Amino acid sequence: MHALGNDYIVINEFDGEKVKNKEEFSKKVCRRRFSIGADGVIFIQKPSSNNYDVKFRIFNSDGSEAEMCGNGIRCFSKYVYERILKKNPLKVETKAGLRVCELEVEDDRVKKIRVYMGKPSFKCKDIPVKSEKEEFINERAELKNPYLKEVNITAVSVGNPHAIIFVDDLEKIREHLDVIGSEIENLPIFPERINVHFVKVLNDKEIKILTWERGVGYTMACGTGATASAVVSNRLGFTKDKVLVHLDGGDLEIEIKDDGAYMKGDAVMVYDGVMFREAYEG
Ligand SMILES: N[C@H](CCC[C@H](N)C(=O)O)C(=O)O
Repeated sequence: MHALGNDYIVINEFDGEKVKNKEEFSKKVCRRRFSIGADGVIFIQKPSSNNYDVKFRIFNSDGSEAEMCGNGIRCFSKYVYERILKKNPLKVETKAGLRVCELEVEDDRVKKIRVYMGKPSFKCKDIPVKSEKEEFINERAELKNPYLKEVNITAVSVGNPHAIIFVDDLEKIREHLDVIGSEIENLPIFPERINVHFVKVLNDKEIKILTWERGVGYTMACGTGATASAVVSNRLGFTKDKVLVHLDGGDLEIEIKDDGAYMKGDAVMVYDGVMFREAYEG
């Protein structure tokens, strides 16, 4: 499945057998050309308590497990509603806590999903960022790569960690995104690494972002990243509380309210019924 070109392999463990080594499995099946290929793997599981309807786990293509995934949870919700559990809204258990997915359904097909993305945190201890400061807002970071010597970073958590960097020219960054993104992702001040987003403010209601994801690299879209970018743009006064985020793969609507952030977008079932056994044991 994919959401704005951020593609995931979805495994139904809710009523299917469990994959034993999820880290190894994810690395193997995400490898483009050598296997099915994807930005990550999503597992649908039974929840740990009846406070939730279903449990969501997400592994990046490098095998690392993330706390949350905005594009992934839209794919997940579409799959769950159409094939497992006709519940709407869906109360989803994630490593980042409860996420609620409101589904727009037409002829029994999920078209759009509005996700409650939780309450963002700017606290260094929550993100995490190794700093004596309480928050990491517009802080200078020196870089060693030959293309970009320093950046101003604002760090925020939306369940998973994000480094937001405002620039005027995204295309200049895109030329060397692999080197620049990877260096920032792995800076020592980010003990759990970090997702990296370069943001161009278009006006007080729209931003455009270029994403380098922790554990993946360049992706065409990042739902938690779009949310994080909109939250930071709003906090710094560049945009209002409703932000249209333009990503390489398409657009996401982010709304910032007192109880937290909301993200709205679609999800697409590309191919179904592929038996993963061969890919894993092959
Ligand atoms: N790479 C992310 C997880 C996937 C997030 C992204 N695909 C989204 O749509 O939010 C991390 O390690 O935190």
